[in-house]
Amino acid sequence: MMDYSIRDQVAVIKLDNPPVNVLGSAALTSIYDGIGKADRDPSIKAVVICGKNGIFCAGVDIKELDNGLHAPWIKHIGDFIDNMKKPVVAAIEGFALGGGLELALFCHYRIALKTVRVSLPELQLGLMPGAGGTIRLPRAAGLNNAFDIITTGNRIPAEKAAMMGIIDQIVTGDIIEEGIKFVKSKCNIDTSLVCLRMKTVKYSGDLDDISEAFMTKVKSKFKGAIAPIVSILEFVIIILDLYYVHLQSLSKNSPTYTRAKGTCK
Ligand SMILES: C[C@H](O)[C@H](C)C(=O)SCCNC(=O)CCNC(=O)[C@H](O)C(C)(C)COP(=O)([O-])OP(=O)([O-])OC[C@H]1O[C@@H](n2cnc3c(N)ncnc32)[C@H](O)[C@@H]1OP(=O)([O-])[O-]
Repeated sequence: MMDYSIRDQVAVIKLDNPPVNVLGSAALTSIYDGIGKADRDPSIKAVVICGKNGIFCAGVDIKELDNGLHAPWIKHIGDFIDNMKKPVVAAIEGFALGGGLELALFCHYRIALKTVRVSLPELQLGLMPGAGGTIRLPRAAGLNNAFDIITTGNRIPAEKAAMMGIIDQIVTGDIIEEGIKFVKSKCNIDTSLVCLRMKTVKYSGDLDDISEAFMTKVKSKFKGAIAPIVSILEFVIIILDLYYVHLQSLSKNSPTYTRAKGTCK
């Protein structure tokens, strides 16, 4: 399920669940154990998460979803990495889909080969991203890009994902070597400054329009499932937070502020 090795004081955690490295409970547990082992080892300065078979990860094991995947395990990995002082980079080849992209978004950084594709296809399956994608993707790529990616499930090429802010660097050559080189260059950076959960969300356009369009798309495709109701709310909460900040920025005598104040008794 996971291959743990050490190279040049960097722990390399390689997902190994052929053919496409899906995340079942066993795989998630082994990743969680690997991350904890690297964090506790004083000789380890940083961590690379990558995949075997030329693929990063095709997401959560859909076959396990039906019998209640231990989804909280996924969130525990994200929460753990958020609090790590050692930098963690996702070194992506092939594709990172669904929970695979969410796993990469748990990491402080993401590098990818040019041929990589990333997506959050869950809504096309009648699900919602259930591992923090609706929290971290807007912080990485902005609200508008996150809206498009979540509601369409489109596969985004690496270079476009880099322009959006999802990928930090496009690399060529051996992805593990590149991952080790990249993450070693980040060892002196305070990880709390690059943790996606702490980033502000950029957006353009009218928040009312965005939230209305989001709920319309979700209602038309979401069939209900584990946890993701929370994911929908997390995305809406981001919009509400932005709306509050927007309201605060308005002059107190503007008609929009007065109207909004009037409705927020
Ligand atoms: C929490 C989180 O937010 C949420 C909840 C989630 O993460 S939900 C999950 C989101 N992820 C997806 O929707 C990705 C779906 N998969 C694909 O798009 C494609 O598979 C592929 C990755 C682009 C590879 O295509 P391929 O043509 O090279 O090979 P294949 O023949 O299709 O697949 C090869 C084998 O892998 C199996 N497989 C692929 N993806 C799988 C998955 N996610 N779960 C379980 N099995 C999967 C597939 O059934 C087949 O098995 P078998 O039939 O040989 O026994």
